[in-house]
Amino acid sequence: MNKFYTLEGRGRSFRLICEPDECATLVELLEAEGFALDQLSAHPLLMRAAGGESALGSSLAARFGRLYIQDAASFIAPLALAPAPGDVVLDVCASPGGKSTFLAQLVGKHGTVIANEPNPQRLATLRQNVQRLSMANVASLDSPGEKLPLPDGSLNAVLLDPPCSGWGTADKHPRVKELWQGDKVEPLKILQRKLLREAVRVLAPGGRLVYSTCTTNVEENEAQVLYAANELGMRLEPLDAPSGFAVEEPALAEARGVVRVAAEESGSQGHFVARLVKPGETGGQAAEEFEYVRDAAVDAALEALERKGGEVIDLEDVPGAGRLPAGSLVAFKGQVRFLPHAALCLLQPRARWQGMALGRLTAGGFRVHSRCRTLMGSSPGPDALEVDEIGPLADLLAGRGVLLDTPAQTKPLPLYFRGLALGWLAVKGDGRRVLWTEK
Ligand SMILES: C[S@@+](CC[C@H](N)C(=O)[O-])C[C@H]1O[C@@H](n2cnc3c(N)ncnc32)[C@H](O)[C@@H]1O
Repeated sequence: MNKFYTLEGRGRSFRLICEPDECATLVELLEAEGFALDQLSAHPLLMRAAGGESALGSSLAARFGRLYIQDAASFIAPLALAPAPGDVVLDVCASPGGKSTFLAQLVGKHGTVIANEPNPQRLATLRQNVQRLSMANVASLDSPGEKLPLPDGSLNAVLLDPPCSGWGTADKHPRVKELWQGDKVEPLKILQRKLLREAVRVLAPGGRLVYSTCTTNVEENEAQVLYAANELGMRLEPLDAPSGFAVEEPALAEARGVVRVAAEESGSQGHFVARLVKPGETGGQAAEEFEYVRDAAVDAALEALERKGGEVIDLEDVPGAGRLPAGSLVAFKGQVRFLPHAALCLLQPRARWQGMALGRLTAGGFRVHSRCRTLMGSSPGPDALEVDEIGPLADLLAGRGVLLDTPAQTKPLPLYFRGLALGWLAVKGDGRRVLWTEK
């Protein structure tokens, strides 16, 4: 990676949205706008930024969905869950999606994250973030976390980041500790226990559950983890102190191995993270048998979606669909969505869920959404627009067209910055002018 500055814990923490081999180019894009960057030691995708010609959230990288700003301590829970590439992970309380979309990066293209959020406004925010970051491996579900439409013992990795009193966010909300006390906290404690019970139900023997909050309240933290251990039969698995954070001792001695982030010393919010394991051996199904069961489950799920008005789209009709992982394309009201097969197999018919929208059906065939990088090649082909400087990117985002010096184009044009995919441009006029449009 490029040169780094020493921000000494200052600056905004954020996550790069890219593959490991693209980090250096994304850093170049940020540095071209005057940001000074530091890498966090916990993971190569995690950084801090200071300076810059604009706020980090208005940077070119942010506007092209190539970074996600979040508190540094919120990186710890996904890292504690540590899913392997290809895993299927459930995030029970997902919006706005900071942890779900980090998990989606950790499980990679061939893994799947089922991101659940019952609050309609917050679900909409989660879906906007999934779309903005172009995360086709996230399926968003709108179920109460106390009654998930998933079979018993169906997942090996679950994150539970429930509503909490938020005492750890006092840097942003100074009155939080005074407002969230006594009677107001009691319903949260009850909900957290119900969510824990349901998370344990859907977890397979041997599976991992990470429980995290942004409060320092022992009753919502260590006491809940001990409830899971003593009443729900889970085993508390000690975590190592996360790299780059200062931690405090657990507030209850029996809860050894939980992580309590010391906010001020860590330059982050206060956070609590614990890892629990469901006893028993992970059941191994013979690979062939699994493939058979999976194919049958996918067929049944697609038939059910067709009965509800979905139209299954042939992958051949969508340019670049060969780059998608195992999944199906289904159009609802003309909107073509990617449905990962893992989600199609696991989610019960009553589940209301969505995959990422890739584009829409028009009279001329499939029309890709500008932000759908999933259908772009990892390097620019002959018909792409590749820019080396940030000027044309700023022009495009400001609604100004860019003239091409190539033959006239008819189809949306893939846009790259020094080989880094950014999205699709609409072709205008005589086919020589391209525009960035979200329509
Ligand atoms: C702490 S926030 C989650 C933050 C998220 N994990 C992230 O990192 O971006 C808790 C979320 O739980 C949701 N929630 C509230 N009641 C719930 C329930 N009964 N089941 C599942 N989620 C619930 C809230 O709407 C809120 O979005």
